[in-house]
Amino acid sequence: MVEATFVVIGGGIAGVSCAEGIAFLAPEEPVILISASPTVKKVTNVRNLTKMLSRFDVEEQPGRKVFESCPNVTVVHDTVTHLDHENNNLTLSSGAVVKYGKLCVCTGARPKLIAPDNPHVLGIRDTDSVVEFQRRLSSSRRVVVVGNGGIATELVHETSNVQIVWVIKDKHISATFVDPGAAEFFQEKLIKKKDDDDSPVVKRMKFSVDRGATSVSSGAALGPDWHANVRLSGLSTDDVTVEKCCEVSHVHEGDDEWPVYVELTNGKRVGCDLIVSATGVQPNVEPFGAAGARIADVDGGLIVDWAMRTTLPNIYAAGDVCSADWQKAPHWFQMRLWTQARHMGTYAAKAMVYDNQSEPFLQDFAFELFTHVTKLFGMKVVLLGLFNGQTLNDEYEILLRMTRGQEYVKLILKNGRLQGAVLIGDTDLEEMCENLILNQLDLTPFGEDLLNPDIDIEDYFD
Ligand SMILES: Cc1cc2nc3c(=O)[nH]c(=O)nc-3n(C[C@H](O)[C@H](O)[C@H](O)COP(=O)(O)OP(=O)(O)OC[C@H]3O[C@@H](n4cnc5c(N)ncnc54)[C@H](O)[C@@H]3O)c2cc1C
Ligand SMILES: NC(=O)C1=CN([C@@H]2O[C@H](COP(=O)(O)OP(=O)(O)OC[C@H]3O[C@@H](n4cnc5c(N)ncnc54)[C@H](O)[C@@H]3O)[C@@H](O)[C@H]2O)C=CC1
Repeated sequence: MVEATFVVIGGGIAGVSCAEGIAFLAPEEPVILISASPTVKKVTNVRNLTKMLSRFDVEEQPGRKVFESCPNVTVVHDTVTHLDHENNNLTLSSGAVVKYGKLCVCTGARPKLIAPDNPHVLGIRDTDSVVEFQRRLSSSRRVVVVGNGGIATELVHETSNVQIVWVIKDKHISATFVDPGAAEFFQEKLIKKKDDDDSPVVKRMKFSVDRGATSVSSGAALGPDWHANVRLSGLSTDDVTVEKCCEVSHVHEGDDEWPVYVELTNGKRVGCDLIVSATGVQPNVEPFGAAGARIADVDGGLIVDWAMRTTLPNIYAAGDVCSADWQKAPHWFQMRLWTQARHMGTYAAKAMVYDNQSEPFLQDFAFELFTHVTKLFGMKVVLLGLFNGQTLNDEYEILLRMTRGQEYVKLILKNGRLQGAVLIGDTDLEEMCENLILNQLDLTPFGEDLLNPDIDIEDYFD
């Protein structure tokens, strides 16, 4: 049996950030990081765009290399199969037993597939799944993409030379991140220009609305720009058909023409070579749920309180595996994103080191405001606060400014105070919006001038 004061499970962003945090705060204490994946994720090149909004790169490296400057951290490549929380023991698939003082579970999540046992259905999570997708795509004429979140949006934009049938439950594309107005703005962007390709490829979009209808992998989730160095190309010509307001009702066996067919709830039957199920994630909670940790009904994550504590003693959780169950700040909510995985991992380290000590600690400022910066259809997208009016029950006003093909700015106001913002393009408004959401200044006197491009509104707030 091996033993450590602190044990962290998971070599993704949450687990590595947690182990790094503990190594910094308690350099004398032994730390063991157990990861089912042979490499672990290292956050590098952090760029702060505002106080709370940051961008970073993620590199996959051997565990020993990532922790070479943290001599108290040992990395074990193995899978945790059993938790005995009464005796503070973990059993690994090799049969080894690890005893912990405090444990942080950062086991991430896996794709929640529509037909998990069907060999024609693929999910995207880690490097291996991308390689598999690339291999299958190269011999595909038509792919059905199911889902309307981050992965589906990226795939539709990044793949070429293939017919795509994009099946979405909603009335507009990319609904996880944007409203119908921004989705319309993006539709033009499907005339895509890849950074590495000077010749624009025109994507033809056909829309079809049904008005009546309202492989488990062990690697860590991919990092930013995961598709930048991967050629995702099929055997046909570009063509995207969006099937709105519908779902896949059945997956049928193929015939001489197509290897597999999907039947949609709008009554259509579509033959294809491959189905990508980009339909969200399912937290990897198995050994911990079986040991009695409470699981959230809403998303299947391990319930954690404000200090990232699960319901089992001395066991914390962070990142995609956990479900935040505390009285949240008005402008923050959980989304399974790498910035949140990083903040949660780092903060869990603080909680593990300082919990039960006489000195009280406060919750991290990162949980005051939801922030996310990403790229959709090749454009910078910044999402702040209640960017989609979340929790406001439709009681809000919208201020909108749009320049076709260049920028889309949407501000969400309630009682004259800024609650959230969607900033697409190089708007340079992120700092101002972040401050206005945090300080809740009454903006009524500015009216629509808030977005008047001829007025430098930031002068008012200096
Ligand atoms: C294709 C794709 C694109 C994405 N794009 C973005 C984006 O643009 N912006 C953004 O913010 N987020 C994005 N995300 C989400 C982001 O990657 C995740 O939220 C984040 O990486 C989660 O980190 P994590 O450490 O919690 O989990 P993971 O990265 O899943 O790591 C979990 C780790 O736990 C290990 N593990 C699991 N079970 C066990 C076990 N029983 N024993 C031992 N080890 C175990 C795994 O091997 C892995 O090392 C994307 C995700 C995907 C899949
Ligand atoms: N740019 C970014 O920020 C990106 C973030 N991610 C993150 O990676 C994770 C996985 O991404 P996604 O799979 O895109 O998850 P997601 O949670 O973002 O989106 C899931 C989508 O699938 C749809 N869906 C769910 N069940 C369905 C069903 N049975 N039939 C049809 N549609 C269904 C939902 O309506 C939703 O549109 C998420 O945590 C996501 O936030 C992924 C890619 C890019």
